Amino acid sequence: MTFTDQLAAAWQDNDSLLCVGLDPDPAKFPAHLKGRDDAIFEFCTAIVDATADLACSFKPQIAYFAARRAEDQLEALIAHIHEKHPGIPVILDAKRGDIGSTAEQYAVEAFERFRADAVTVNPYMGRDSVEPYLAFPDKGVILLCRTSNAGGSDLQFLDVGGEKLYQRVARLAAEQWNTSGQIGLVVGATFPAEIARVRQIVGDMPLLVPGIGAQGGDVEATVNAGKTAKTTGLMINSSRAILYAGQDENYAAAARRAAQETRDAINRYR
Ligand SMILES: O=C(O)c1cc(=O)[nH]c(=O)n1[C@@H]1O[C@H](COP(=O)(O)O)[C@@H](O)[C@H]1O
Repeated sequence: MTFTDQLAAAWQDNDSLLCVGLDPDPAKFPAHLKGRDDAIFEFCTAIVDATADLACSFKPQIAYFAARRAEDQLEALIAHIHEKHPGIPVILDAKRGDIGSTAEQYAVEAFERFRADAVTVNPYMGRDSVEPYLAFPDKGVILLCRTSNAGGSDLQFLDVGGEKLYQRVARLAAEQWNTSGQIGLVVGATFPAEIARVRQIVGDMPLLVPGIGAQGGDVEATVNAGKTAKTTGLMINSSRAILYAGQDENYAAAARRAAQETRDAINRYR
């Protein structure tokens, strides 16, 4: 099954546009996990198992694993998701971007080593830097377009001949690069007007929308700006607000409550 088909099924089956972000920071773990060699895996699998029926996707952020020499735990975590929750696609958030020959290695890393269903990619180096990911026909490739951080405007808002750079990225992706229907775009929830503009440009293309929860993005404005005619089309990511909703050994139950509230809040505006 392709990433796009899997995502469409998860939207439907779980009645959810919520992407649960997996950004494990051991400094924020409950006391009983501290010091354990497998703490990152244990923390994340408990969150995954507690929220899988409420999510349309999981998004592990690779830096949180690599910084702790825990890539083996990332591999094990993604294997666990595939085995226990096979309907939920995994987006590896790696934001890679390099010349084609190096991008080939990043694509192998994301799709063969980590077995992700999709990967985030920085499109700054252009079409040939994105093509090696597209060579995996059943995988998703999610390009940064209008990021959620304030500094994203430094470059993404530059005028490039009558339109802004993020609009050009959306147009290139939709009109020239997406010949196989594998591409999605990242548009931050902190910029709903830009979500609406991107939606106009790209039709029904899936949008990964981080920035609700800890970054303060508005759920109602995000859904109204980004939903498609089928009231799907969005993977609205929340990481810290779900992962660290509880601080003690009941953290997974607290994460479930936070995920449920977020899923339901999103659904109110669909
Ligand atoms: O590609 C991303 O996922 C991403 C793009 C972006 O523009 N902004 C953004 O916050 N992210 C990621 O989304 C997650 C947001 O986490 P929270 O702010 O804790 O919900 C982090 O993993 C970020 O790296």
